[in-house]
Amino acid sequence: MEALEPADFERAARARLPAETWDFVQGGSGAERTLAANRAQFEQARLRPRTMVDVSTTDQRLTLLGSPLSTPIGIAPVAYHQLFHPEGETATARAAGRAGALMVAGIFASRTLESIAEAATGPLWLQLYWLRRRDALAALVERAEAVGFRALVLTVDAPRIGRRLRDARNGFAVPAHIRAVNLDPSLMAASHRADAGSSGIADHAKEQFDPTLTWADLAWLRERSSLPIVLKGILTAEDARLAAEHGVDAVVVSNHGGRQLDGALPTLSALPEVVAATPPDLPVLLDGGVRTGTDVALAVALGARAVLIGRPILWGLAADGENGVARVLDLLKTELDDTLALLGRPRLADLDPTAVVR
Ligand SMILES: Cc1cc2nc3c(=O)[nH]c(=O)nc-3n(C[C@H](O)[C@H](O)[C@H](O)COP(=O)(O)O)c2cc1C
Ligand SMILES: O=C(O)C(=O)c1ccccc1
Repeated sequence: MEALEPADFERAARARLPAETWDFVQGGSGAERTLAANRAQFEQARLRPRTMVDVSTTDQRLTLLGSPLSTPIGIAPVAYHQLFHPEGETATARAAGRAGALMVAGIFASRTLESIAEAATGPLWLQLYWLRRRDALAALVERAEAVGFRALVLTVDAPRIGRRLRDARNGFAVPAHIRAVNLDPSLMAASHRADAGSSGIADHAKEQFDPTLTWADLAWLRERSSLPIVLKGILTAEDARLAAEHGVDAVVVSNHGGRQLDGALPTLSALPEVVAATPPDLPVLLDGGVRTGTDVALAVALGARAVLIGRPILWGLAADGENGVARVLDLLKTELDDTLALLGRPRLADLDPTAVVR
């Protein structure tokens, strides 16, 4: 049967992936309250359609940090794409290029930055965690810039990994043949074994993530790269203001897909305060629970310049590699296009808070 919505890929992916990999993808932290809340906010929101507007052409193009994009729908950074398909990130990057969509590659990518850049035909950003091994981070940043990555995305909601009970119960560890090839193997050993009551991911993060990160450290990153810096994991007006004061180039409103602080507010609820606290020229992106074109329109109407998609991309990748990811992006773009037309707001710039029921 032909896939008509991203959820069709969810079923296909579940059937193909080992149960513990499925739990790793779908799961959140704690009681998974934030994971559920991200979706609940989108499901409860309602749009206010305007009529008799010429919608013969709709347009979802934009420019983000200087890069032209065909759609505000981008790919969120996710570790180890080879867990989902043998080609891993290069398949995802080719699909992003076909869709004219942004791809944010993860610091724990299972393919080299060089091979991802070679596969890509559109803009690439690189996500970073603040590693204790600052020398490894510095080397990575230099390489990323050299091969054409266009921004650095520092994830700031993970000083440690949230308590992910599914992974702990499963003793989830990344299979030995799938590696974070952009980092020194000596940094990565812990991801590949799980101690009792823990997961390889959590153990590894405990060893490698530097929880002393503060705002003053942004200067270190600025010194080492001329690339724009994006902070991922902002949920409050206070942090949005600090981000602007520290000269950050964009922020991503994110709770890490409900995988970090359980009980944190859902991203659609956080978006208005973050937008209100940032200057108009500072792009605000959002991720977490975006599953349909309607969700994209809601986020853009409430002030997001673009959205990032996490799990549905992995469903597409697991189901059918590059073609699966391309199809997921294509479905979401088509849904957004329909939404813009039926909402009587044919361009992204026409979406403002009056499109949403308060
Ligand atoms: C399996 C998986 C791995 C992830 N790995 C990373 C990562 O390495 N770095 C990061 O910043 N975010 C990571 N995330 C979070 C995503 O970037 C994103 O914030 C989240 O998935 C968005 O929510 P959604 O899945 O509901 O779309 C991961 C998410 C998942 C599901
Ligand atoms: O960020 C995550 O959600 C995640 O699952 C992860 C994966 C590998 C290393 C660190 C975090």
